[in-house]
This record gives sequence, C-alpha cells and structure tokens, in this order.
Amino acid sequence: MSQITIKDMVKRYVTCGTVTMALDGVSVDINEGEMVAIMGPSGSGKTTMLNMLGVLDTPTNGEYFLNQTPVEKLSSSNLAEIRNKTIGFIFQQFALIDEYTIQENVELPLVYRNLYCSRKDRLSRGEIKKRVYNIINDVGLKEHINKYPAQLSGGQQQRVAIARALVGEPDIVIADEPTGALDQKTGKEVMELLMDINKKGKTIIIVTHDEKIAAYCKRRIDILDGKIISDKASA
Ligand SMILES: Nc1ncnc2c1ncn2[C@@H]1O[C@H](COP(=O)(O)OP(=O)(O)OP(=O)(O)O)[C@@H](O)[C@H]1O
Repeated sequence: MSQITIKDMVKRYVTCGTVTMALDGVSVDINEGEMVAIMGPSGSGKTTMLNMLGVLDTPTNGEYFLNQTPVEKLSSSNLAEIRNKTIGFIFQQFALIDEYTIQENVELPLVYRNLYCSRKDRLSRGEIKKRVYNIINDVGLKEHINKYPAQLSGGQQQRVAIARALVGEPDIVIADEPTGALDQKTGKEVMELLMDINKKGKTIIIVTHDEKIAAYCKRRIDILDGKIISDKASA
C-alpha cells in the first residue's frame, strides 16, 4: 500500500498578474522503503513538489494522502506533528544553528517535540542525550559532538543535518539537493549514508539535478514545467 499518494496536484502562483503553474496536475504514489530521485531543470517545480510532499505548503488543487490519511483534513497541530515525527528534512546548505553545538543541533527536533506532546510521552533529558549520542555515533561523528558547525567540514555538517533529520525516527526523509554544497567525493559519502538509511527501511525522496546522485536511487521521476514527464526505475 502507498505511503504517499498525490492526485492531480496543482500549485499556481500569481505574481503581479502573472500566473505560474509550478505544479500542473501531478499524480504519484510512493511506497514505504522506496528511494526516489526527483529530477528536472531549474524552475521545473522540484522544490514546489518537495514542499508539498513535506507538508510545508498547501496545493491550489489536488489531493495528498499520507499513510492513507487526507492531509487537507488535518489540523495545524497534526501537520506540525507530521513535520516533526513522520518526516525528516535535509537541506542543501545544512541549515544548522551556528551558535549550537552538534549535540544541541541534533537534539532540537526532540526538544520541540517535548514542547507539544503529552506529559507521559515526553522524553527525559537522559533519554534525549542517549538518542542523540547514538545517532551521532551512527553517522560517524561521535568525537565531534561538542564542537560547533564551523569547526566541521561541509560533509561532516551534512552528516549532522542527517542525524538531526533521523533523531525523531521519521518514516520518510526528504532531501533538497543534499550534496549540492559538497565536492564529489564527500557527496558520494553522503549518498552512501543515505543508501544505508534506506536499507534500514526509511523512504527517501531526493531532489537533485545531478545525474550521478539520481543514479543512487532506485526510482527516478523527471519533472518539466510542473508535469511529470517520466517515472521509472533507474538505469
Ligand atoms: N513563491 C513563489 N511565487 C511565485 N512563483 C514561484 C514561487 N515559488 C516558485 N515559483 C515559480 O514556480 C516555478 C517552479 O519553481 P521551483 O522552485 O519549484 O523550481 P525548481 O525546479 O525547484 O527550481 P531550482 O532547481 O532552480 O530550485 C518557477 O517558475 C518559479 O519561478
């Protein structure tokens, strides 16, 4: 059964009387455990689609079912919970907080979660520390846990961002050009890490314009002018 179903999704922007169809009738199903690349030239609608998949934005028309639940029926607190618990996000420029240590950056999703969840579901300080340590260890950065982002290389910073995306144990990881700010060798290491995470059962959706990065994914969806023009297994 599909984890994600999008049906006839349209996103229309109107700026100074000019209409842009950023998404023009997109339909797609993504199953649990898939690793999917979304590809297309600049302006084709990739980021718009990612924003929809991540429930960061609402479509003009169309439907989105996440685990068979219609997203449009969810309250804003349910949506916030999905963004915190069900989906982990990774961005091109890492989006780490410079003034926070690696430990503090990675624990942020759990700190936010404690603010809204019921008292009985709250994680103790000790549990948070343990989960953060384990995930930082998994991405190979335990000796850097008390450093600040500026003291790490680009590849290491992206590993921190991956740890932060995973610490809440999401089912789906969404990555927007995760290797875009990295050299080729470091980008390859980050993709190998994402492949390992996918092998553990997480669904991974990556926006990229890089053929080499798309080749790590089992499925490739090409977008042009807001429409899916191809959806197939990677060669
Ligand atoms: N907030 C907005 N207001 C108006 N138009 C927008 C807005 N966001 C995106 N667009 C337009 O929608 C279209 C799709 O943009 P989108 O950012 O999704 O493309 P993209 O494929 O991610 O491009 P890139 O690879 O350059 O990031 C573009 O024509 C863009 O100019």
